[in-house]
Amino acid sequence: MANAPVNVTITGAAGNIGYALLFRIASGALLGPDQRVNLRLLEIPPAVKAAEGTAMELFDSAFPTLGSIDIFDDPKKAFEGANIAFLVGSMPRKAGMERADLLSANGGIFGPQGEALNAGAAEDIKVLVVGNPANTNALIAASHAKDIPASRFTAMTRLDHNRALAQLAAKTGAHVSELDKVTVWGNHSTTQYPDLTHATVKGQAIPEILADRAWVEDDFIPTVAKRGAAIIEARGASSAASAASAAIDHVRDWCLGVKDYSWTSSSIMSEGQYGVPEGIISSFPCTCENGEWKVVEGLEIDDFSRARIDASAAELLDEKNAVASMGLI
Ligand SMILES: NC(=O)C1=CN([C@@H]2O[C@H](COP(=O)(O)OP(=O)(O)OC[C@H]3O[C@@H](n4cnc5c(N)ncnc54)[C@H](O)[C@@H]3O)[C@@H](O)[C@H]2O)C=CC1
Ligand SMILES: O=C([O-])CC(=O)C(=O)O
Repeated sequence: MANAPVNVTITGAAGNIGYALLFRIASGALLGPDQRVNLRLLEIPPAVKAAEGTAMELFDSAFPTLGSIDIFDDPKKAFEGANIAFLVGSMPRKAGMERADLLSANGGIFGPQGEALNAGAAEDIKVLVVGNPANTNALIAASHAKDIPASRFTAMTRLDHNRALAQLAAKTGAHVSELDKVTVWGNHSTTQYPDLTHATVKGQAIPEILADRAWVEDDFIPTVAKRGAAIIEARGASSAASAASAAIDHVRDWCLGVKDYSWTSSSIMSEGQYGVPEGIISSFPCTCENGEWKVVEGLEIDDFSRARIDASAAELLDEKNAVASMGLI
């Protein structure tokens, strides 16, 4: 293999998403069959033993694309030399937990991880935050990494994007590969706005589907936005394999470029595009070239979309103000 190995750090490596994610990264699904990866697993001390078990299985898989596997309980060491970081480990909301408690617990995780990235990551570091509340956790991490451009901190709305594609495919009978120009705007939460306004099926616009407002507003949008809860209800555990798959899609497009579709959805630092306030990490329609996300410009935003985009941006601003008032950013 001609290229130097790429160092990939995964936090929460012993968790459910970690278990699905690590094997796909190691097998070449992230960067292709000609790129070796070194895995750097970060866990909290009580979960290090479980991470060691996963590492034994990775070792036993004898992947041609896997270089080394190292396990850490110290973020400073785990992020040393990292080219790519998947921040999966977090404190998800538990029954009875107030939002302020959730944000504060995650501030204690993502602030120090941002500092550790700042201290030791490679110059080309790319960070994807998966752990919820993903957008605001990404904002916290970015604000603690003053020397890393904010554009290197992203949050995952690719699972929402994929869920939207799957719903549209089911509705139209087309294959997901025949769909294009679907967007998820806003927060990875129930305020997200999966937007079909510009969508195409086999290259054609879908006016008859958009005219079916009952389906779009009462079926499609809530089904996509509440899919996480539906999976938890059905499985008794949150989406793990689909989340891992979406994380691979996000970072692969970031590293190798958006190629097979016009755009995808990625949560990136807003610079005020489409009236989304600057300084929040919000989902946009994005292309990616040479390792830089770029918001697709010039899309028409109708009144319905405007209201939905504004509502999700308002929620992100509320979250930002909450963590700012706690001194977390
Ligand atoms: N953005 C998205 O689309 C999605 C996000 N999620 C979120 O991803 C997160 C992880 O989900 P699962 O893997 O199912 O959870 P999990 O509970 O199975 O695993 C989380 C792991 O993170 C570890 N961890 C906790 N604090 C840590 C820290 N400070 N440093 C390193 N590791 C730490 C835990 O020990 C545990 O092994 C959750 O917050 C979940 O809500 C899940 C699905 C989709
Ligand atoms: O809802 C959850 O807790 C997990 C999640 O983020 C998703 O599946 O979208």
